[in-house]
Amino acid sequence: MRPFVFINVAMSADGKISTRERRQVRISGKEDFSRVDRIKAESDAIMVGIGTVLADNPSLTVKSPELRAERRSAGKDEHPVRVVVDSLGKTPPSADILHKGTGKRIVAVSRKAPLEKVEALRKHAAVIVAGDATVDLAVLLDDLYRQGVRRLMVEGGGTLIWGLFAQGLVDELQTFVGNIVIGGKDAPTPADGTGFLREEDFTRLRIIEATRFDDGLLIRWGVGKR
Ligand SMILES: NC(=O)C1=CN([C@@H]2O[C@H](COP(=O)(O)OP(=O)(O)OC[C@H]3O[C@@H](n4cnc5c(N)ncnc54)[C@H](O)[C@@H]3O)[C@@H](O)[C@H]2O)C=CC1
Ligand SMILES: Nc1nc(O)c(N)c(N[C@@H]2O[C@H](COP(=O)(O)O)[C@@H](O)[C@H]2O)n1
Repeated sequence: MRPFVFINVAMSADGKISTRERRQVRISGKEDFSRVDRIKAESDAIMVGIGTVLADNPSLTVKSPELRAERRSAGKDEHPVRVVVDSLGKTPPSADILHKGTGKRIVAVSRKAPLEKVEALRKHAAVIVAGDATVDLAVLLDDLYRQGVRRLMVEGGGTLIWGLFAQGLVDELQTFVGNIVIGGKDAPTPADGTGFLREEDFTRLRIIEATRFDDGLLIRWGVGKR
């Protein structure tokens, strides 16, 4: 069993999620950031790849005091469990994700991660070892489910999102398309990695909802026909 997995990503009108230097950019507007905070508060866990931790140093905390209070009154931690997918244990022990806000953190590493890095991370987070050279995402999701995670939000980046699509581990994709053009053939996109080659392998989506706000468009896509 695995959690319901949904991806939330903000991209430019030309389909980029950052610059070619992988510098964090503001694509969402105020309204979209509030929506992101709400869907984060509604999730049991929120997951990013190590590329995002190194590029953005996110905390992935719930920002609204009201939403945190709602979580507390429902008997939950103020923030969802923060999960980093990090094959080689490269998460800096000083990273905001390990320190900002109360609650549980999990770093998922592969068996290739150096022991001393894993031990250093264990001081701040629970460590899950899954996979030989890269993190086995199916095993990780199974483990998260066993730990009570039923609704998992994935914030990126493009490599992790690709890994999840490639293995058929995504239920929903929420894309905010902002009114900017970033450009650059090497700028990251919502699904990077190697990409599918054969049309029969492409992930098929259906539109659940399309809403205009913040001078952009939010599209919620369901995976598969259903
Ligand atoms: N606009 C937006 O909504 C967002 C933009 N970003 C941007 O994305 C960029 C970072 O993305 P990436 O460099 O692609 O890094 P990423 O955050 O996708 O992390 C990729 C890393 O995850 C690890 N990993 C371990 N096992 C894996 C597996 N089975 N499949 C896939 N990855 C696995 C690998 O070490 C891999 O290098 C930054 O520029 C950041 O600003 C990130 C999140 C959201
Ligand atoms: N939804 C969205 N819109 C944008 O314009 C963005 N740049 C991002 N980036 C993501 O938000 C994370 C920051 O989280 P914290 O504020 O530190 O909690 C960042 O790492 C990206 O995942 N998202």
